Amino acid sequence: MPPLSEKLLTGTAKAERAERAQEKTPKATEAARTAGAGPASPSGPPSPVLALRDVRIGDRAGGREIVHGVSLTLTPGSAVGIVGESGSGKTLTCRAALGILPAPFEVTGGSVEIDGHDIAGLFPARWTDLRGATISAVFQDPASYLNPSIRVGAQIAEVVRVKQGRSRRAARRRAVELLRSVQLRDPELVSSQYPHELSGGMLQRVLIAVAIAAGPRILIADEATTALDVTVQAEILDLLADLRERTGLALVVVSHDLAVVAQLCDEVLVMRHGEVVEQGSAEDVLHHPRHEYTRLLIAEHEQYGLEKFRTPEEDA
Ligand SMILES: Nc1ncnc2c1ncn2[C@@H]1O[C@H](COP(=O)(O)OP(=O)(O)OP(=O)(O)O)[C@@H](O)[C@H]1O
Repeated sequence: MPPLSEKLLTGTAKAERAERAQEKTPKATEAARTAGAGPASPSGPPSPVLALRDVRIGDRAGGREIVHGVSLTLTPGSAVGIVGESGSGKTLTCRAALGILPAPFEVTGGSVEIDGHDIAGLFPARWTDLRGATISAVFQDPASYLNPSIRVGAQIAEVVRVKQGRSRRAARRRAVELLRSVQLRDPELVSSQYPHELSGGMLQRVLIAVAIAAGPRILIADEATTALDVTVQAEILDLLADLRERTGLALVVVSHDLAVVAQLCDEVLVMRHGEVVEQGSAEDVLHHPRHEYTRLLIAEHEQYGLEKFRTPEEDA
């Protein structure tokens, strides 16, 4: 089994098994500024940590375009949601941002900029440094990213050691701190446990701990709560919102579930068949959907209580 750090970088586990528009809380803005990611000038808007400009993804083998131009800008502490049905191109878009598109896919147009650097122009070593320290991800099915025969704490410590060059002892201590920061109740105990001893929600917290180990400024959560039951899903979404507020972490939240995206995000992109059919502030998309497909998504959710994410005065 490849080590956890490698699996997270390449996203192989998945392959193996197949805030309001730009308005951040003062706390998040402060955290982002402290992290050196504040506004370019006192009066100007914050510089983006991630910018996708008309990103197109093609299948080299089949000679066809799969993703037909995605643009989004993520500033520190902001959250963008990508919603759409299975196969609409959400994951490929995220993988393009992470620089881990699997063959035969490749970026055929547009650009991905991280911290102002076009990643296409980066040498692999520089890109490896940037990834993890700047952008990180959590996917569905956390158990598949962990080695079942190694204690959780040791696996996190290994990532910390590799990514941050800490001693074994310091890395173990850091692993427990990370488990505490993702609000696991008894981090020392969890650290000494094996993956099979933990619930799905606890495992997803462990993976989030790993993803934030190197202090990234962007976290991509790709269907990170899909496999969890509704209560646990809500707890994980709260955790992501808390990390965003406390640390200025910018989020890309991918889900087929509009309610998940509505809960966390300032801006929403709706994708279908590789195309962005609607894009705007979460409020606008939820209250004034323009595309028929977005209306369908909203209608599907009415029975699941999407209303609670829409403000009553807007509905009046
Ligand atoms: N590794 C792969 N091999 C072959 N085809 C793939 C692979 N990954 C994605 N695709 C194809 O590319 C298209 C976009 O897939 P993508 O995974 O980005 O969709 P998605 O919106 O994330 O769907 P899901 O919610 O099911 O993950 C789909 O037609 C899919 O079948």
